[in-house]
Amino acid sequence: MQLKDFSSHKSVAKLASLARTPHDLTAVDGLTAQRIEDYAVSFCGFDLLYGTQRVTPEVIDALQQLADEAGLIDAFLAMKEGEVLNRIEGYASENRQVLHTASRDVFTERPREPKAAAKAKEQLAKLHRFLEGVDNGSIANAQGHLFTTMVQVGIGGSDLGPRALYLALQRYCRPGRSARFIANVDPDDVAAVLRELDLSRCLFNVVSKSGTTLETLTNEQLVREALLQAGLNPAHHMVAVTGEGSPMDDATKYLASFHMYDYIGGRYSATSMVGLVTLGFALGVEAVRALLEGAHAVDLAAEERDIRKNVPLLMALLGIWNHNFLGHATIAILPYSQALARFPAHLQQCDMESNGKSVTRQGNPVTWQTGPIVWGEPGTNGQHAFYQLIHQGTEIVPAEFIGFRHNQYGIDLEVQGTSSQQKLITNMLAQSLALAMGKDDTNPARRFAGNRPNLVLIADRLTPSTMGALLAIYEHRIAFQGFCWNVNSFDQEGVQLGKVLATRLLGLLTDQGQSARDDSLEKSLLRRSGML
Ligand SMILES: O=P(O)(O)OC[C@H]1O[C@H](O)[C@H](O)[C@@H](O)[C@@H]1O
Repeated sequence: MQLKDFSSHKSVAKLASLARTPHDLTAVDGLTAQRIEDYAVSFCGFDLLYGTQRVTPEVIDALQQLADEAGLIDAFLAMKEGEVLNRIEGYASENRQVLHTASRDVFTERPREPKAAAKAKEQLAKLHRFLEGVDNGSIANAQGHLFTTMVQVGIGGSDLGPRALYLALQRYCRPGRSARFIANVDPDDVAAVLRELDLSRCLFNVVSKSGTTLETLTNEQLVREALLQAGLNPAHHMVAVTGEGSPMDDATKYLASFHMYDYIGGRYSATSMVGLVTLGFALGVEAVRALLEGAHAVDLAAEERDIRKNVPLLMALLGIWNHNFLGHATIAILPYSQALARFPAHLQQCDMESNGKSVTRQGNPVTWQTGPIVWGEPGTNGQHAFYQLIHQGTEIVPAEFIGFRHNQYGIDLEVQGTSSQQKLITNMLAQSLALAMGKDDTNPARRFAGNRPNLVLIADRLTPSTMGALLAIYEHRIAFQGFCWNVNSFDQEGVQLGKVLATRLLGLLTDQGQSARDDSLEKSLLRRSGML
């Protein structure tokens, strides 16, 4: 699979010329009822409304041409079939397949990559056996009491996705079950979580793909120590998820060990054992199955070549239109669902670690913009915080609204004639319109320029299967953009340098600075910070 430079596609010149006069959403008839109908698509339980983007049929056609010229669907198919796409040609790189989709390709007789799908099934079967034991009490604490809480210890991809999914689906927890998360090497993160728990009823799930992450290994020791101090045997309270053959892959230290594989990137690992062990414990195996089914349905539907019918592909190209052609540097993910509170944080890693790159797959410097800055918080809270800048600031922030027609708990009340859910979703739709249309006013401080591109993704209810679909929509949006920019979206070299320097500084603390000259940069910094 040879991907070409973004700037080499004919459609790029066409789009650049179209971008000189983008659709004016503030004009008379700039945003009409017909436009809402015309720019809408239903996909795997979601409706995408994108009439509030600055596009015309001509722009969409040119974006389609870009998708075709850049071979985005072929690259996606090659990814799912196991081509080694995590590489930089001619340079040392991870040289791995990219097969997070195999972790949910477990429902058909003919998976796209049979070996990886078979391993996924093997791990799922192991998880089912383990959870059966936890349910029937054959796996219990020393007193024979059932476990009630699973604490996931991990960071980055071993925390953000699983935590976001757990919070999204907490409403479906099995009675008497819950999960907690410890990520930061800040000792207060561990202390604050542990002080709330009855350790004798807890299982600790230590998750690290590499098995070498400083934060996670340190926190594992803190947890072991806490268990010992409580008179408990760590080996009876700890499970592990790690890469096959990693330094953590030692079954004797854990009650159970699960594997993930080098072809699943940390930030794409939520539907592997990295996410499923804790989710399975808290929500049960049926919910896990529904989550995987939701994601798998999107994996299949995202093979569609027509961008008007393929939501992740369309979102990828609308993002490219806003970022590369209209020049908007960031995007805001704004879920109108409190359960999705940590979903923007997960997407932040998924997107920024994937597409925050400056060299092509051939190792050449890029001459076009790559990944945008991604951020966001749930609405309506955000409306009372940072929306001022989104409406009237000098930085235009394309917004992505995510909402659900029904709430999760079924508890709601009509106040002043409308339910809270109605208030929530009408606020979301109103924001979408306000950003697009703006408002003129004789008072300049009360003028809204409008033309702030945004889209709305709406589904019936946030369930395990909807969550799986939403996760996969974003994962593929990110991968399609990476293919289009011709970057390797699956490595993360950019996080190494800081780790190396931290190790050097820690070395100076342990030897009291003996290994460095007194006037060394590192020693001065430590001294001036009061650490040495
Ligand atoms: O799962 P682990 O190997 O412990 O890695 C945890 C995280 O650490 C790294 O710094 C990477 O940037 C992330 O992509 C990864 O998810």
